[in-house]
Amino acid sequence: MGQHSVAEGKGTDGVIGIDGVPFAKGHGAGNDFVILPDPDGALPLTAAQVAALCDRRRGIGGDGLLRVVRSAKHPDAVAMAGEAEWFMDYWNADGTQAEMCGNGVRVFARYLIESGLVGWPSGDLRVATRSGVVPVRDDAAGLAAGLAPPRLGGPATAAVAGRELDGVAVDCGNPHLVCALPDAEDPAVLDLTAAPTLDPETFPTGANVEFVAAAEPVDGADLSVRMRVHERGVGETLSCGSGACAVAAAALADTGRDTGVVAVHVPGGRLTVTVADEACWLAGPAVIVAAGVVHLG
Ligand SMILES: N[C@@H](CCC[C@H](N)C(=O)O)C(=O)O
Repeated sequence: MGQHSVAEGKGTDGVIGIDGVPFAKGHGAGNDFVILPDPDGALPLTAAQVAALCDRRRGIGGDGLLRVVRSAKHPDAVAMAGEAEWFMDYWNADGTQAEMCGNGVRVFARYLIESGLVGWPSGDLRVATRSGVVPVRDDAAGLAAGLAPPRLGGPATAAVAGRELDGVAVDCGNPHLVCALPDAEDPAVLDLTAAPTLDPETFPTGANVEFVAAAEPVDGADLSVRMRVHERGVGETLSCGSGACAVAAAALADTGRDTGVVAVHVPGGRLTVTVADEACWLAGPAVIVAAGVVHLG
């Protein structure tokens, strides 16, 4: 299946048919996910089912869905997973798939541990994703995932609520546009009810858009910023892990640095991003809050 594609079988008639399937629910700094354990990859999951499960009124509700599949049992993972026994099959709330979800990986790892599917290995726990294998470890700042270092691209703009904002494209496995707000502008006042309009040539599959302003200094961090995000395939979310990594890399670059520690304040809490040469470590809360059985007939 291609990245960020609508899965085949998207229903138009409301026929969802997912019943008797166990689920859990978790979040990472307010970025929330429906978790579907499917070790053998036996669930013929469709985009319509994902959208129904993520529906906040008629379903369980979530910004996205994490299907927990053995790497050996998923065609997107079998050839690339290496030592990673488990594959995070990530879906956005609208039923599209994405390459990476930083908070998702952290919540996925929490689920693997709490459900007993794995014990903490002596080194890092490795999770396969569509954007490669991600190490996860317990860190002083929370559960930390080592994403690939963000790659800064060129300038681009976003049209938001009648304004055009300048930004920089950043690749974190998935596409981002980081827009630094003009001096002293509070991200809280932005109207993010409609999706930002982007240049389709720069972002042929869309992008997650972050809006950033400076924040009060935080002990132990080189920089401290506030961010709001409009996620591709979701809408505004309380937090976006890969977005925080994109923002951290762009903020460090603005001060002439390639590496450093950035505290990223999001509406759902705080994430700590450590950009190093070999990885971008994203740390913060990751919790499982519920478990049950799906009855969506
Ligand atoms: N919330 C995520 C990002 C999820 C994927 C994104 N919406 C996309 O389509 O790329 C994160 O924590 O990184």
